[in-house]
Amino acid sequence: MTTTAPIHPNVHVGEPPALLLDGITKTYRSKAGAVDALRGVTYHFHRGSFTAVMGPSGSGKSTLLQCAAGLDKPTTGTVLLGGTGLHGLSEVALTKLRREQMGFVFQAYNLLPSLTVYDNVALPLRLTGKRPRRDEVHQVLDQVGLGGMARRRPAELSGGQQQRVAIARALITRPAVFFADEPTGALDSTASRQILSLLREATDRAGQTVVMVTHDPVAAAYAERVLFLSDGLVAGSLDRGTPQQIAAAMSDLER
Ligand SMILES: Nc1ncnc2c1ncn2[C@@H]1O[C@H](COP(=O)(O)OP(=O)(O)OP(=O)(O)O)[C@@H](O)[C@H]1O
Repeated sequence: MTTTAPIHPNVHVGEPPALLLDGITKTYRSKAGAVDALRGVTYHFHRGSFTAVMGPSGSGKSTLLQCAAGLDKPTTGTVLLGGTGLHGLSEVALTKLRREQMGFVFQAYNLLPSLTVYDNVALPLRLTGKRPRRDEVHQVLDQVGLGGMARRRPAELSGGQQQRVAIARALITRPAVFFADEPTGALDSTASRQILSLLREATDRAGQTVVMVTHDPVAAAYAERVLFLSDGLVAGSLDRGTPQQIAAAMSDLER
């Protein structure tokens, strides 16, 4: 595999990372035994970066995302979001941090079916106790190309449009970090391109940080760096790879 300059740890002097994973391990224990899903991952995600996380099935990608987003607790190690350690936070403080600083875009769009598009997008602000301004909600809907659809319900939209609502909902709080898990997994190539371009814009225009798990080399090529996981460890990275180069690196890993 083509790897870039040292990635352990990829420290940029003078600029604190948006998200720092320090020595993360995760062991799942069940009656069937213990599974070491992450075996010591240290990585800095810089502000304004777009990183794709790839690796064979079972290599720990979703576990990494869940731990980084505070949706699951690592067994050992530390996650810092903008300098705040997630481990020391109460559930209430963690929920607040998640609502204010993180955006989530998953394969299942997780929209509320009974709410209109407008109300789905406004919801995160309401949950943080803010009263959403109409122009603010319409501005993010315009940004994702859904200006005319505010009054529809999710079931009246295509899959790609629903995912754009999910992105608008994640954009409205202007989160520091977006976590995306297979955000284009259920979409055709045109809809996928729109979603990936929106994530790309979030980093390029607003300096937001995107961490995206994907199996798709074409999707991964929208990121400036692909981080490869193998068997719970960082196996390497590839900067500004083409889909072909990324696919070749994946095949090397799967050998
Ligand atoms: N809740 C759980 N309990 C037990 N084992 C788990 C649990 N969740 C994940 N695992 C195991 O941890 C390992 C990593 O899983 P994870 O879902 O993070 O991998 P992944 O790289 O995202 O896989 P995929 O590409 O197939 O989605 C796998 O061996 C998986 O079986």
